[in-house]
Amino acid sequence: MQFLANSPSLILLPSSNPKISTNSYLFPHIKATNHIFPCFSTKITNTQFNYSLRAPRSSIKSCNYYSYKSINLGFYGTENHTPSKKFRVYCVNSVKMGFGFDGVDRKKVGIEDRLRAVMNVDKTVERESGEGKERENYDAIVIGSGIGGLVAATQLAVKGAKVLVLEKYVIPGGSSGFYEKAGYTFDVGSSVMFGFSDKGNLNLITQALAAVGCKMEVIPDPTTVHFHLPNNLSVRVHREYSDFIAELTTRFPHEKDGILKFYGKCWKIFNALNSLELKSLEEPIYLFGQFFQKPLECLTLAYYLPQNAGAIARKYIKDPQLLSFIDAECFIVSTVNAMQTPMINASMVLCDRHFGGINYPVGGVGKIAKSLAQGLVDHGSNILYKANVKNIILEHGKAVGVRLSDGSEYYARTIISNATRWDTFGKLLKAEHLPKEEEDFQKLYVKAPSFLSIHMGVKAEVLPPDTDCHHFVLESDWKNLEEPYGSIFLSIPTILDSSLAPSGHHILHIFTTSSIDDWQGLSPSDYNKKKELIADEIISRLEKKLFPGLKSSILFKEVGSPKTHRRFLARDSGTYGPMPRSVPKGLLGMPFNTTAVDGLYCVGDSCFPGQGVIAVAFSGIMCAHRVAADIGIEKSSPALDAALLGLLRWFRTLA
Ligand SMILES: NC(=O)c1ccc[n+]([C@@H]2O[C@H](COP(=O)([O-])OP(=O)(O)OC[C@H]3O[C@@H](n4cnc5c(N)ncnc54)[C@H](O)[C@@H]3O)[C@@H](O)[C@H]2O)c1
Ligand SMILES: CC(C)=CCC/C(C)=C/C=C/C(C)=C/C=C/C(C)=C/C=C/C=C(C)/C=C/C=C(C)/C=C/C=C(\C)CCC=C(C)C
Repeated sequence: MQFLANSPSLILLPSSNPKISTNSYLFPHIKATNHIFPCFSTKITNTQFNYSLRAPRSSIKSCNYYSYKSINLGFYGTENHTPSKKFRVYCVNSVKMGFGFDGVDRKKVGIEDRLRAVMNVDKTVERESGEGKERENYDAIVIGSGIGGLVAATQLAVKGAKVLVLEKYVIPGGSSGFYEKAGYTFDVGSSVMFGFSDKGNLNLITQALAAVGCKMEVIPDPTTVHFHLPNNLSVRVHREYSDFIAELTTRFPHEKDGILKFYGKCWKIFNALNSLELKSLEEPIYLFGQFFQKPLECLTLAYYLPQNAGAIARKYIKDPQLLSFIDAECFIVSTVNAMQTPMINASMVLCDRHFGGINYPVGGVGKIAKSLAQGLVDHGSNILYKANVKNIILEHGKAVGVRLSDGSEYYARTIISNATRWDTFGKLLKAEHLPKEEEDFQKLYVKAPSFLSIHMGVKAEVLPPDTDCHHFVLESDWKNLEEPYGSIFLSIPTILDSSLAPSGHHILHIFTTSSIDDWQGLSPSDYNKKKELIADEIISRLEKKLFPGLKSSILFKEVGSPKTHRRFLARDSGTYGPMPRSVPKGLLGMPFNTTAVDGLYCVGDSCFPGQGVIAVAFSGIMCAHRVAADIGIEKSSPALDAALLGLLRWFRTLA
């Protein structure tokens, strides 16, 4: 432990029982009862925290900071460890320290990293500026901890890479985060979770969690969504495909054949997708391997790649109202109508809801990101909160690091941005760096509007018995589908998980599309008045359509505007994600993860295949695979890489 001699250090002393043995997994090099190991260069700003320090094979359960100087660690009771023994950890010296130690192997650096893990989601810990100036310590830095960023980071970590995630906010998850107020646990965004079953190859959320040793308890949703549409058209999307088809064909008996053919095509594509092992489509050894093993399935996907759901629906269906229903089916997952929704994406969501079903995580959607962040740390990588990346540092045209708003810099072999492409190439890189590929992306895709969202707690009795968890409401005119405030999304997650609200109460999360332009230039009081006014109108509409007495049942209400989304999710204009400027060629124009800047990758919803939690999880899996190949921890062939990347670039110009 020579390297410790001159380092700022923490001393770990058993507080009461001198015979207690240190966890040999978490601190493998520590054998004695008085322990010294490197200090993580943080300042603890709060005095009383409750940490969760769960390394996979560690028995440490909790870590409480009782004062600036001492920490108590509690232990799980396993065969090796007595429960609730305590160590006192003294912060001997809080001098800043960079990453990496000369002559120290990765395992030891990993120990320091795990200590950094105490900067867990429930705490406020500030970094000191100027730290971390050592070069190339990380294999990858991920900017942002949305599901896209976290999946990329965890996939890389389990492959053995050393990753640092830098998150601007105080918890992970971005749009899939959570917040707690007045006894309620609110999902920041939607509560409809695709890809969260235990079946097939497309359960990407389940797989991402399993990769880091997590399995979450879920509650099956019997109805994906209950549509309340013009002309009193009411359609429930039942979990069982046959029940859904029976309901839809009851509403449109004359279109039974068309309905079966359209949804049948979706199944053909879904089954092809579900037969593949999903990895980076930018990695030739994998891609050619899949073509070799599953030629028919790959050709099916290649055939449908440039097509949209609306055009295919029109081949089989003539009834305008049914076509509008399919528009609504697409709109709720893509914020655009069926003519603009890629057929592969439509197939994915229209079938997964019946194949694996929609499943809600016990404790709320926010637990997915929390578990991934914990899994990342358990695998020896890091996540820092309140770490606002201001710039990507380029050297000789290569992305080599990032600079934070406090001036500190971090360096890595690769940089992965989970910020939107508009933020990545408009803010994190200077405008003069906008590459041709990004110009092309911005010609094809625009920022989808943001949302006005209302989080409410209501008296449980206002909901009729058998109320479904998810609703989509478009009252009178199909033309309003894509208009701002035209349609209303409603999630009531407490229908599935009552633990999210105080007993006898329900959560209503109401959201509707809204553009940030509508909210600019208002004084603070006008801004607040406008939020209340629009929220009141939306609630009145729901009261009239679904829940009489809704207004008088409200116990808690908080309204977020597009500005709120911009502020808390760090998304340009608070956008929900990219949407095609006109009718796209399916997914053909959507960029993958590599960018024109050497060493810089993007992940998240401005990458293939676009918006959606499962979509960004796929983008994370693809990104990790491509990065792993580029840094030499997965197989790659530079000659084939150049050929495939060139070919894909050319394909995109056809979009
Ligand atoms: N808006 C919604 O209602 C909603 C709800 C649920 C899910 N979703 C889905 O989630 C998808 C987005 O997921 P995603 O993974 O692409 O990203 P995301 O927007 O959810 O997460 C990005 C994260 O990056 C962080 N970040 C951005 N810029 C940063 C910077 N400069 N420095 C440090 N951190 C920074 C943000 O704080 C955020 O946590 C959407 O497409 C949508 O489908 C949206
Ligand atoms: C390499 C080339 C060019 C060709 C080779 C051919 C080939 C092998 C192609 C392979 C293609 C693949 C593997 C494609 C994979 C595509 C996937 C996995 C697409 C997934 C899409 C998922 C989507 C779009 C999910 C969207 C979900 C959303 C947005 C959910 C949101 C939900 C709401 C907002 C809920 C609404 C809420 C209420 C309350 C109603």
